[in-house]
Amino acid sequence: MLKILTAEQIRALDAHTIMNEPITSVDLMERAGQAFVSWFCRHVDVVQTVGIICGTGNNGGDGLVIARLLLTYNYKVKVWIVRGESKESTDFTANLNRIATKHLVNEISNEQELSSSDFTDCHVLIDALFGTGLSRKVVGLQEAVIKKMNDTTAYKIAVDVPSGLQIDKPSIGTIFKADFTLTFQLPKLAFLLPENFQYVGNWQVVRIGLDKKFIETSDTKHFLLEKKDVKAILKPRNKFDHKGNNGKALLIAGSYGKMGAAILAARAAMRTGLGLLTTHVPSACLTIIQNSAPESMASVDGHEHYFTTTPSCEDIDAVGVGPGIGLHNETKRAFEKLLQQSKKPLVVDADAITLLANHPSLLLLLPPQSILTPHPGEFRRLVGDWANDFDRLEKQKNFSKQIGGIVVLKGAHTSITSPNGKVYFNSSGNPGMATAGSGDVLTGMIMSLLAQGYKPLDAAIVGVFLHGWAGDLAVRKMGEISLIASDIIDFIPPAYHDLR
Ligand SMILES: NC(=O)C1=CN([C@@H]2O[C@H](COP(=O)(O)OP(=O)(O)OC[C@H]3O[C@@H](n4cnc5c(N)ncnc54)[C@H](O)[C@@H]3O)[C@@H](O)[C@H]2O)[C@@H](O)CC1
Ligand SMILES: Nc1ncnc2c1ncn2[C@@H]1O[C@H](COP(=O)(O)OP(=O)(O)O)[C@@H](O)[C@H]1O
Ligand SMILES: [K+]
Repeated sequence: MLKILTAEQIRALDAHTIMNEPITSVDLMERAGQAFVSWFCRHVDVVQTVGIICGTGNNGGDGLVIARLLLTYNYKVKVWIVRGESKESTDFTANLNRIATKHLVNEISNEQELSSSDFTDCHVLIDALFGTGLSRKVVGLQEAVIKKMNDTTAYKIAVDVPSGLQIDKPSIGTIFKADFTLTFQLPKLAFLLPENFQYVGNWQVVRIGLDKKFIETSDTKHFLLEKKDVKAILKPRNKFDHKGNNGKALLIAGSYGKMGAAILAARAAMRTGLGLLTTHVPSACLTIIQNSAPESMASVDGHEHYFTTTPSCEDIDAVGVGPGIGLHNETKRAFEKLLQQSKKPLVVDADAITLLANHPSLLLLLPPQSILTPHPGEFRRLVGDWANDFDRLEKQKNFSKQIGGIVVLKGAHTSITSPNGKVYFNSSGNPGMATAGSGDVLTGMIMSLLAQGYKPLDAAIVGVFLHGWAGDLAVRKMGEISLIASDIIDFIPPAYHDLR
């Protein structure tokens, strides 16, 4: 699990590393520059002209290291130093002195020098204006520089952080629009929020050897999931296992015309390792579920077309409810009865979430540790609108606390919140999964894991990561455009295999 620290904690981490590790700050900057260049050389052709725009702080110092190293690799490099009111940092000055080819370094200290600076012949622009030291909105000359960079057609790469972006709070003003950000040591909270994609682009972490112990002891509520975290949670099968002890789940899903949701969730649940599944369906839909998910038993509703009669949950380890059930009054009443009789945590998705939003008194009936899996539209119905994505995250944490349960807010970096305020962001998955039914697959998977005895938070973590991982394997074969929800199910087996 990678910790996500604030800008202040990162400053303390840098300072602590320099104090306690056998490395000077200028050598640490060299390491950061080397890490960047090693990535860069693997991705950018040497025939490209590279423009590097540097501030005069340590981010600018990184830019100067990068310039010096890229020259040794025969890239055509141009450097611009943007002078503001702040003084040069010591390590910036040291690296400026190390550049032998001074004629490649241009200064921008006023509007005139800016207008005569031509970025347009650069194929790639590297932004090293500001990093984590940004302390206020960017204005004046620096703002004009960022706008000019943004206006070029060059491929844009940010060093550590796109200039102008606050990493731990909402940003205001002009921000560099990177196609790619290579960030040092740890992911940054702002990178995980959809509103910042336009600035951060795709991103990757490169390690530069900042103090591990300091990171371990740093206090944070935000984490990015890694494969090894999920691997550590996975339960093995035992030789004498039988279907009865691999979990019994009840899935309440589907209605007339929306049986796909039930089929996808049921098939995903079985592929995720469930022992026994009962799918509760409207009577007219019995044949459909029996034909399409033969591993599942069926429980038949009193109504032909939608969910109206609550099946018994006795002897059931986990219940998943919601995909495709619709919003009829009788469905609401049957859902209410389900909540009243449930003692174990439920997995609540889709229409069942909308029922909770439409009838907030139902929230009080949710068994503790239940898992809600809204997409942003469903989440908005539950909590109202948000001012920005940081606000959305606060609302998610508060809502988890309010219901005493787990909220899985779905998206490119699905966030999982628990009542104690901790947030786990997912790192698997891809845009090919933005397709009808992929959420139903996730519901089946999480329900399956919950029934198999995973603790609710673990079931959410494993389910979300495995779902994304299966999607990542599927996309290699199917491609982003053609991937469909059933493909995610087909790739659960190799995803499990990879994780083990
Ligand atoms: N030892 C370290 O501290 C390391 C730092 N590294 C780099 O250093 C960066 C952080 O460096 P710094 O702390 O020097 O910060 P920055 O380089 O981000 O910039 C800070 C400077 O800009 C000024 N400033 C802040 N906001 C401004 C604004 N809106 N308008 C105008 N001026 C503004 C500050 O007063 C300060 O002088 C990291 O992002 C990373 O790139 C790396 O070299 C790794 C090692
Ligand atoms: N751009 C994306 N990158 C990664 N995962 C995505 C992306 N878009 C959607 N997903 C995943 O696909 C699923 C979509 O769920 P949902 O919106 O409920 O779809 P549906 O209701 O059609 O089943 C979620 O698990 C989400 O995290
Ligand atoms: K930068």
